[in-house]
Amino acid sequence: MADFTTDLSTTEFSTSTLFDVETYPLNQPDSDAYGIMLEQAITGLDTVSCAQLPNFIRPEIVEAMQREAAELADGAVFHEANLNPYFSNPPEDTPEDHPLNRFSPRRHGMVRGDKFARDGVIWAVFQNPDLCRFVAQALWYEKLYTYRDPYACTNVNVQPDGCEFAWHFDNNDFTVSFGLKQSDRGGDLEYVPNLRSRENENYDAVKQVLDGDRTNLRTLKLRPGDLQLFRGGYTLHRVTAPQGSERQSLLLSYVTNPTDITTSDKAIRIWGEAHPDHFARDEQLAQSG
Ligand SMILES: O=C(O)CCC(=O)C(=O)O
Ligand SMILES: [Fe+2]
Repeated sequence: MADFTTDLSTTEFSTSTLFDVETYPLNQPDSDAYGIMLEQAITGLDTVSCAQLPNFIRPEIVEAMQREAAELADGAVFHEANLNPYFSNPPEDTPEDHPLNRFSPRRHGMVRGDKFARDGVIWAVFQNPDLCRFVAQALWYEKLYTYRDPYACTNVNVQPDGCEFAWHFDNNDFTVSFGLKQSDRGGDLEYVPNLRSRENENYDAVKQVLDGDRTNLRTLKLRPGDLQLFRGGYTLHRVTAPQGSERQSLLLSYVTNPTDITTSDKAIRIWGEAHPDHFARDEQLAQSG
């Protein structure tokens, strides 16, 4: 059997240094305990689109991640926008109360991926191969790769006191996040599992939730060190406004295609500027098209 720790044990941040491997044996994929951990995550994702693994990161590592994020939070790119749940512009003649026409303010910051030190603890968590393999298995992917987009690869979401992250579906099929900072009140992830599918937007059900129906709504509070795997592409969700302090979460992006990277126009729309790698991607697409 391969020794999964050999390569990593020479680095400062091995799997067992970063994660609570006594509870979550990430580095022993052939063990029964790993199978049970994986089964629980799969069950959560397959039934309610979400799996929460509390205290996944070791406490001293959480502290180091919080320090790193705190130093970078001031430099986060702040977005202020009025968005519908789909981040789209509705066609003309869309009825006023249709979900496509329901706009809510969103204000939050994102720390760009290139800001994280490549020898730092947050980058080590993102690049950890045991975590990447586990995420892929839990979400039924044969293999996932860490996203190489220089800005969107990994981000800290900085959600100021009083700022709700309003109801939406993610552009990505799934999200992997860690809690970094949480407020006592508010800052809850509220979600309604499986509200739409590839075939059916299910606008009537979306409208009911936007109108305040909480029938199938679930709530989760992501605390520092918790791991959350979430199918946010099909699950309507929001993060309620943190009350009394800021909320921060770490978002990790994985992709099925290792060469995947965004184009310069999209990068500029999201981040206000583009990286040379984004322009290189434009050229590549122009040549292949
Ligand atoms: O901060 C989070 O936990 C997730 C926020 C969110 O829904 C998103 O980034 O799409
Ligand atoms: Fe989201």
